[in-house]
Amino acid sequence: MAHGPVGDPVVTARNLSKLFGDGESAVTALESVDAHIAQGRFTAILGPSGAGKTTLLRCLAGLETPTSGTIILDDEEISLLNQRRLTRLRRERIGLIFQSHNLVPSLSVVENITLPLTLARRPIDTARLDRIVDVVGLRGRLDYRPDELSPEMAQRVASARALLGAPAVVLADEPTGSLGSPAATQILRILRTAVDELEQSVIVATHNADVAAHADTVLFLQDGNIVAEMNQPDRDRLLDALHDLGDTANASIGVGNVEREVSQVEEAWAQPLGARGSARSHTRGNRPHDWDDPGERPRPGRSARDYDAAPHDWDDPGNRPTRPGRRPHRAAGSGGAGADGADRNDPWGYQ
Ligand SMILES: Nc1ncnc2c1ncn2[C@@H]1O[C@H](COP(=O)(O)OP(=O)(O)OP(=O)(O)O)[C@@H](O)[C@H]1O
Repeated sequence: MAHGPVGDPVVTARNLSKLFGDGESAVTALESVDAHIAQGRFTAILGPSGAGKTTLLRCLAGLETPTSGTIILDDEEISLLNQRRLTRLRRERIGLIFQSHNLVPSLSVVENITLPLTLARRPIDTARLDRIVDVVGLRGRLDYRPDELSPEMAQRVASARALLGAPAVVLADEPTGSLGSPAATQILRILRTAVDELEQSVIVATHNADVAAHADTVLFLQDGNIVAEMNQPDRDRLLDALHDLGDTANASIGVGNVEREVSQVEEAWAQPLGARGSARSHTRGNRPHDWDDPGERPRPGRSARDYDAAPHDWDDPGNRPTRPGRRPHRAAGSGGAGADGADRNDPWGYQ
């Protein structure tokens, strides 16, 4: 069975396309994407650099206007909303987590956690706040300032901030991209707990198979298409699937990400300010594969391969596997403008 509708969706995208620019220089970031995200589950969108993950999340958050297609989030068709209502939807029904924690330096931990509700003039449910503080493990640090926190602790605060308002969905763009492996695992456990114990719907966009392995469902995004789906993934099956997809689409998984800085959390709920120009070539995928159906695998029956032989630290740029025939979308660790001239430090376009 290929990727298709789910029984109780929190987000449904249909025929979603996003083109940047026009004419000769037009870039197709998303092409006729159908995405069905189940309520109360942990969904990972896994794809190489440039696959369209950030664009997809930005469209789902109403931060980017799709060129065509529809998005229904929590029973609301967001393409029909004007900017004011979109901003309200983001404040009230979407929790956002970025690669960089984007904490406001002058506010305490608890003030940062409650800031979105304060900005939205929503009451703070103290019982929920208490619960969230426990889930993220921040008790005893509520009076700290961001500069007194480790990157992991700061990302815990960012996670608590996204979870506090009990949003319909938490959208997280590479939430562990600037953390080492142990810290990344802690953040992913927090998101897992939010799903399992708070029935929170979570969507994480990542290039990293180890991150995606924490999800209930993985949607593989490649060149603006969802090309495969896997339920109850584990790392080996994911690497297997990526290997197959890499063979057919020359994808690159594991290309580095860089720290992003945004000073005011309010900006996260505002419209994107920046514009990025770029160009890339596209190799469109075939119809989606379903890795849960052995008969659907493109090349079944393969056993161990070199690629899987040694454990890799996907958070360590020096330890990323390089595989023949794979072409990185951009150089690992390249900050600032990428080869395509885009501001790669700020995929959300807030700066
Ligand atoms: N505002 C923009 N203007 C022009 N092109 C854009 C813009 N935003 C994204 N793109 C292009 O769309 C494609 C998809 O980009 P996107 O950032 O969504 O991919 P991604 O999978 O999130 O990549 P990464 O993991 O590197 O962040 C890329 O070719 C990118 O250069």
